Formats: sequence, structure tokens, C-alpha cells
Amino acid sequence: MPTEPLSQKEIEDRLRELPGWSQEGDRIARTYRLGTHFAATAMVVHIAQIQEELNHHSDLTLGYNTVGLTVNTHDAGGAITERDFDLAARVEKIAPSHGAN
Ligand SMILES: C[C@H](O)[C@H](O)[C@H]1CNC2=NC(N)=NC(=O)C2=N1
Repeated sequence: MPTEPLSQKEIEDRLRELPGWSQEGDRIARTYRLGTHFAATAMVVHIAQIQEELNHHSDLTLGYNTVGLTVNTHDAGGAITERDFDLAARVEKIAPSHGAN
């Protein structure tokens, strides 16, 4: 998977395809809201499995009933790359099964 930094236009184009995701400084970010603390915790575990599979890891924040992710690509010096959007897309796919929005 390429780790070339994306241009600002490429970032904005990709964010348009990922409702709920935004750019926060040099990272992309999303906060999901879930029904219960346990549901949020279960989603964190599922995200961790995906991150290990992709070998690409976000900073995860578990709240009372929220899961926050922020991510960029360390191997690209902290730039935003395709790998970050691949992870975002994978998490978006599982979110409905967790009742996350
Ligand atoms: C050695 C290991 O494969 C690398 O450090 C992986 C691990 N997880 C990672 N996560 C993120 N966000 N960026 C990386 O460049 C990265 N690289």
C-alpha cells in the first residue's frame, strides 16, 4: 500500500466519500456514538482486529458511549496517505453492525 502523502485536494476528495470523517490538522478523524458503553468497547476491539490485519493503527479514544479515531501515517512522517483512508473505509463498513453512527 502506497505511503506517499496525499495532496490537500486528494484528502478533500476522499473525505467527501466518507461522511462523518474530517481532517483535524495532520490527521483524519471520526467520532462514533453507540448505544452503550459495552457496545463502544466491543467496537474498539473490532477496530483493533482490523488495524492488526491492515498493520495500520489509529489513536482510539473510548468514551462513555463513543469511539473516537484519529489517524495518519507514521511511515510517511505523519502525513495523511491512502492507508489512512483504507482504515477509515474498513471501519465505516463495520460501524452499522455495531449500531454506531
Ligand atoms: C513496523 C510496523 O509495521 C509499522 O510501524 C506500521 C504499524 N502501524 C502503523 N500505523 C500508522 N498509523 N502508521 C504507520 O505508518 C504504521 N506502520
